[in-house]
Amino acid sequence: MNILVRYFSRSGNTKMVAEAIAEACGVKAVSVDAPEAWTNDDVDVLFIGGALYAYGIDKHLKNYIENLDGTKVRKAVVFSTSWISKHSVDLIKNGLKARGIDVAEDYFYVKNTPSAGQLEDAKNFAKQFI
Ligand SMILES: Cc1cc2nc3c(=O)[nH]c(=O)nc-3n(C[C@H](O)[C@H](O)[C@H](O)COP(=O)(O)O)c2cc1C
Repeated sequence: MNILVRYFSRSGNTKMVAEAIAEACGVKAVSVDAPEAWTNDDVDVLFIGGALYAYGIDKHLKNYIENLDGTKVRKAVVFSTSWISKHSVDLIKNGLKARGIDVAEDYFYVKNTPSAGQLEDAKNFAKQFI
């Protein structure tokens, strides 16, 4: 099973969630602005996350989603952090759907910095998709 964990995080909160999910899946969490974020391989599950900044998602994440080959991603699962609004979840989901990708209804969300318990929750959340 080819599982990818991709994220963009300005101050580390979303990165913490990404790394917990990646650990549960036995893969590496890779920031979308790193060259190795791209692959030509078919992907069974793409975990993808980012935060909300001024009611939008970061341009690096937006660019990554807009350039995904939707025919190569079987399923995407979204995670996000923010102060209060879950709009980032919708923005990420809608961007993925616009690429023709099947997006899991369920998502993982944390307000700001995840606690140790929330990171455990993130791991358990991820395991249901692998
Ligand atoms: C410039 C800026 C704008 C933000 N705008 C919003 C916002 O509109 N709504 C919200 O709920 N949180 C907002 N946040 C909070 C971040 O989404 C939150 O701190 C998030 O966990 C940051 O994730 P990161 O550490 O992965 O970058 C904003 C934070 C910053 C720094």
